[in-house]
Amino acid sequence: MSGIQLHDVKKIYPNGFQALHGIELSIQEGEFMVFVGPSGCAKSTLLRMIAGLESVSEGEIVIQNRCVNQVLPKDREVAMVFQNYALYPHMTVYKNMAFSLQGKMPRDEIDRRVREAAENLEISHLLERKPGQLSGGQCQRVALGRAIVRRPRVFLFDEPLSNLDAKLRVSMRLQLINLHQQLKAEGLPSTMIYVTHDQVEAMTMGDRICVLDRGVIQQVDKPVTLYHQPANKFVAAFIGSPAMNLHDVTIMRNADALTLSFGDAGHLPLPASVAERLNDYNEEQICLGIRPEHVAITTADAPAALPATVQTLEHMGNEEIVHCDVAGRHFVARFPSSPGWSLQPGERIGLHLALEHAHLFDINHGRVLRPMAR
Ligand SMILES: Nc1ncnc2c1ncn2[C@@H]1O[C@H](COP(=O)(O)OP(=O)(O)OP(=O)(O)O)[C@@H](O)[C@H]1O
Repeated sequence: MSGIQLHDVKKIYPNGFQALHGIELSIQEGEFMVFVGPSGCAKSTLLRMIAGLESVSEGEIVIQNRCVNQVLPKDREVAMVFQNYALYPHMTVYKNMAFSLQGKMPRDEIDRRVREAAENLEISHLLERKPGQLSGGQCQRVALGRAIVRRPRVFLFDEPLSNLDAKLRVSMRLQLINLHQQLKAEGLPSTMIYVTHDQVEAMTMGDRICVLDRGVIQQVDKPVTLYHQPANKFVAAFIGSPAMNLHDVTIMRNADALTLSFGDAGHLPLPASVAERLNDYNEEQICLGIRPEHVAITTADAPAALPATVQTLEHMGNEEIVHCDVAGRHFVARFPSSPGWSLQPGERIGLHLALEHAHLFDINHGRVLRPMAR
């Protein structure tokens, strides 16, 4: 099996802090894998271990069928692009890009690779400049070019776009996606691992995404699966913007019907499709998750709705995001804008939850509730 495999990888720093706990992960050759998670979850530590810049405390890292635990970074056939571009300030862009190839191949081959990469990255006109004469985005592209010319089997990116403004980030994001596809089309598939804390970057770039929290993998899946089938409360809360509404509720059984109690905020009947999953539950607390697009605004006295007060409105142009208070609980609704539509802070409304789209989580460990075995 080629690609990259991590077997029970642990990292314990010299001060005794355990940053990674038994990471098990297989990344296919040519795959674009994103590591995402909040600050401190150890995504950079994991990437640096794959690059060989951090030692492996326990476990095994395999790249292209070879255990690399003891292999020096320069011998791993990986190219790493950092957040700070680390260009040589006294060298021209051309020399920066050519540097790692010198002595390894004929000069005309180096020249061909540098010029081809520069053209792809639209920096051909900058080749004679020095890094001090470039913008942040241009430096970033030079750093990328320097990695591309090496034609590595593995690219490792550590938040490479975080210093760029919003517009440049989007354009660079597309360039990276294109580069990945182009290399694949040319029969030179490169495995890419990309670290970010930005879930939009993660969702738009990754073939698959590995969500980490406190040094533990929470879920590894395609973006669409992470969004629609989060494995636990952490992933549900982390993926999606605005975040999923998550509330502890109590299941109530009245005769044969199940309702959800939101305490002082009221009760809602459960549709049969959801109630089925809760057949074994009686007067128990669970955590209910519902995405803002599955919360609709209705009148304050509408049946089967939670009475709410509008707090804050975010007008996004194409859609409205409404923050509401429901007896001390915070709910967010999101829906397409339409002309003439208006709500005011302080207005009393009702919230209709499309519970057929609800996610149900165990109150204790946060894992998604499956139908229980009978
Ligand atoms: N040399 C070190 N010694 C001890 N602890 C460290 C060391 N380097 C990192 N850590 C700790 O390991 C954890 C993971 O750090 P890491 O930089 O990998 O996180 P991250 O997810 O990449 O965070 P960020 O998004 O903020 O860069 C953090 O709690 C950090 O404080």
